[in-house]
Amino acid sequence: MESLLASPSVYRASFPCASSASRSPSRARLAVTPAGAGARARARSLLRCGAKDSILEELAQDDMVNAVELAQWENGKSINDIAASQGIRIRRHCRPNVPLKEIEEELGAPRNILEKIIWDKEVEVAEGHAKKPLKEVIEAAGQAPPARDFYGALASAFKRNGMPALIAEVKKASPSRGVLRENFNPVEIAQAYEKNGAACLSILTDEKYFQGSFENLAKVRKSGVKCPLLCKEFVIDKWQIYYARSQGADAILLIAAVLPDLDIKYFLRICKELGMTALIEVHDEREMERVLNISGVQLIGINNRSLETFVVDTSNTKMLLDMHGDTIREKGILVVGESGLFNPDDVAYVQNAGVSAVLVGESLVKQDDPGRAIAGLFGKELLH
Ligand SMILES: O=C(O)c1ccccc1NCC(=O)[C@H](O)[C@H](O)COP(=O)(O)O
Repeated sequence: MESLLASPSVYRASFPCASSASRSPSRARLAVTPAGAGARARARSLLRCGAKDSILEELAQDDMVNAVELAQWENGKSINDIAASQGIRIRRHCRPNVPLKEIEEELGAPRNILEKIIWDKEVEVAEGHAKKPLKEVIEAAGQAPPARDFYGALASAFKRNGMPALIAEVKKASPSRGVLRENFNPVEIAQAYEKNGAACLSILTDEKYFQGSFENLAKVRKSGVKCPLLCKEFVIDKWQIYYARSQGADAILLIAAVLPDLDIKYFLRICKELGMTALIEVHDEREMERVLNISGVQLIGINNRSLETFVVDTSNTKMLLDMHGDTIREKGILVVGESGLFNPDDVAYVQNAGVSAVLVGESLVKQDDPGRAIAGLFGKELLH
């Protein structure tokens, strides 16, 4: 695990956010993400002794960094510039200690709900770092019981049932639908899902928008539930991955609409080191193409819900699989159809499109008995 400690600090120091306070390349490089206190210190000391080139050298030797990205860095491009060049519309503010009002004066209001979630997440992650420094969280992750095989559980459930494997979501509320279930007991819901054939569970941990928590994740893990657990978070920083692992997560969500390629590559590397699976979520063709060009991807989620507009359209899964199904199959990647699935026709539609698994929240969690709702969703009981 120590091996991961060296490159991240360099990496984080090298992909700054844009801000008026950090326009010049060298200063910009020091305006690192909230997570980067240690990185900042290290980068400062390196720069102070005129060692900028040694940072570059380390980056250049790192096989996950390609020449284009490195060139962008050298030209002083900020993380927002790099993200925009990859078609990412979500911006970062990168200043968790500055009041939102000031940030909005400079950047304008968040352009959509996803951007708003990410701006809040930047503050939350900085607070997390302050409460539990990265080093502690890495140690805790190292002491957690080994991660369960999320990918393997999906593959074998798909084989067993001849139907998409179910990732059942423990979801109390959402920005698009408000509160889905008043009487919400995450452990009872998780146990009911498992008993009724869910292959894996997804636990929302975002508090502000989904009324989830890391406490829910840890409680489900400790309750005796055996299904592998996905930590459903808006990951922008490695701290969150280590923290999720320390709380019992076996898999983590990485959203291509938010994360530049280099972040995805780097976070995949951390997941591998921790024995975790990464579910990489795409929504459109550009994101799918980017993710298919990244090596080591095992699981792609196609979200039928636009996280910017909330519009749900299951034909999104079909459209992307019609275009890229061959490449996906050649690479042995499993596809998860996500969001807006309510009945056996919906499941059959995405199965025919080529998914091996589905991620379902609302249509299960809203029923009086979320466990029994699984047979209703699939039109038959699922085998364990
Ligand atoms: O669910 C939302 O409203 C939402 C809004 C903004 C960002 C993410 C959002 N949902 C995350 C998900 O992807 C879903 O929880 C998951 O796919 C299950 O969807 P559903 O079965 O439609 O509850």
